[in-house]
Amino acid sequence: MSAQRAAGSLTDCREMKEKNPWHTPVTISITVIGVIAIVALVTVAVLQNKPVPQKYKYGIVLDAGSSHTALYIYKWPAEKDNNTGRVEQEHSCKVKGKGISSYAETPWQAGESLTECMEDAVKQVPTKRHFETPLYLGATAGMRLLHMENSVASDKVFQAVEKSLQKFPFSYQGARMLSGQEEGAFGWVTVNYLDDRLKQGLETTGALDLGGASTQISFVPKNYIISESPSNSVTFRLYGNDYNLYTHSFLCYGKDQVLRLALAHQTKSGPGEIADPCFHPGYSESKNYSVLYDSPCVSDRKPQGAPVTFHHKGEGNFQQCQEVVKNVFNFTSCKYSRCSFNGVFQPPLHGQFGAFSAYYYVMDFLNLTDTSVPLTTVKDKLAKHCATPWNQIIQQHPEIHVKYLAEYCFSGAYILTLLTEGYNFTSESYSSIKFIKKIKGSDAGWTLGYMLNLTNMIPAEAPDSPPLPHAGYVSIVTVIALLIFTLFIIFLCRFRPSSSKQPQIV
Ligand SMILES: Nc1nc2c(ncn2[C@@H]2O[C@H](COP(=O)(O)OP(=O)(O)OP(=O)(O)O)[C@@H](O)[C@H]2O)c(=O)[nH]1
Ligand SMILES: [Ca+2]
Repeated sequence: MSAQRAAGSLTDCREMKEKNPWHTPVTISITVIGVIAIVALVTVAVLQNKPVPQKYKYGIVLDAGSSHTALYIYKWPAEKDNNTGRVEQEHSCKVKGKGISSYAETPWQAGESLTECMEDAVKQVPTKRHFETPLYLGATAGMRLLHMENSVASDKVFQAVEKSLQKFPFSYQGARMLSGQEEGAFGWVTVNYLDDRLKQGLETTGALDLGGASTQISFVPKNYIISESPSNSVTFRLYGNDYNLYTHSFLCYGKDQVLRLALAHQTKSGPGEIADPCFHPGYSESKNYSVLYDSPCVSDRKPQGAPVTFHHKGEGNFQQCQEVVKNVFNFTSCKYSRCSFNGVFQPPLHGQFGAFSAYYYVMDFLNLTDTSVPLTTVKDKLAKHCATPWNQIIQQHPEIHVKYLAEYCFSGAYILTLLTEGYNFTSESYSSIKFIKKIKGSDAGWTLGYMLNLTNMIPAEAPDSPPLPHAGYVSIVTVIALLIFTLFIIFLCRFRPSSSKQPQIV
């Protein structure tokens, strides 16, 4: 029935055309104008929405850590400062030498040490963006310790660093010391930003950062009020969601300072020699007492009448090493409902955790990043590593720096003790930890979160999304144009303009 009707319409159209040919001047003009209008409409729609070639903005953050300084360059599309998941690490540069706090006696060298990486940054960032690229330096536990020890010296280091950074063509935004709370909270922001958890309002991941001089733990507890210890609470409103974050930074519990604490604990038994279960059998080094105790973390523990040097000798005994490491924690006093260690409040652990910096370096070397492996197996493997003779270890890893190599047994024991005895991870919850270095190409650490915060790149409220994506917009305009075109043809067929009527022959 409908087919018959359709066939009928076609015949009508044909008949009408025969009676009233379409190629009259007026019909041709209207058709041409109609087609041009439709083509113009579609072209404008496509061109209007065509993505312009990407232009980027840049930001630079220097992480002045206790053991070394690293420079990170971030970039994001110029027209979308406010959108999440778009800022990514473009480049990084490891500053040669030690951290800036080690230049307390020669502050100008702290500034000088940054020059090479800064010159590298000048090449990495397009010249026309230099002047608008913000440049920040944040210093962490090394400078906190120096400030405690000698605030004049730490001020001088900052002045030298500032002088050096201002020589470069970027928009210098200042060099300052981060509080432990900021360091923990920005590490948490980085991890969750890179994982796209904040914008999507997903359950967040906790952050575990192990540095040389301090260590941070940050997570959103489940139904737990942090208010019993306000100094551990940080609140954020990000993309329309409220986060009540627990964070704590343990100064002196970075792995280099804990090694000092462990050695200091062992020197009590006999200041001339330390038979250390955390170092490999056959390891033997003469070390300087003044270097060991040259830190506010241990300076009050220096034994009376200690000789200039001590003999540091490895024993390679993981069980005994764990006992030594446990001694650096104080589990006795807690004035809160619950504590991690040293009387510090900690709510029950919750959710997944990302563990980065030295957590990753150490566990990656030991081949222990797979947390689905039971904790008992992890400990067995570590015990085997610790018991391996030092000369064998050196032979097996000629490419690795000897200082790092000698400390993996100790560092592994410290990491496991910190996680299980310190933070109370159990055999089950241990598997919720992921040892990570990078997320989607960007290093895990506080620097990205710090820059996002200072540049206001994470809005408190969810940004308005465009009503239609580009493709949807173009498709709709095209469909409407085709519809208009079809209606126009039907109109031409059925309702021929009167001016196109042929003159009647009488
Ligand atoms: N094995 C190994 N250790 C590393 C490497 N890079 C740094 N470390 C050590 O890992 C520890 C932590 O390093 P970072 O995370 O850079 O510490 P930091 O930022 O200098 O110190 P904080 O100011 O306490 O955060 C230090 O003891 C470093 O010496 C590496 O590539 N391999
Ligand atoms: Ca650090």
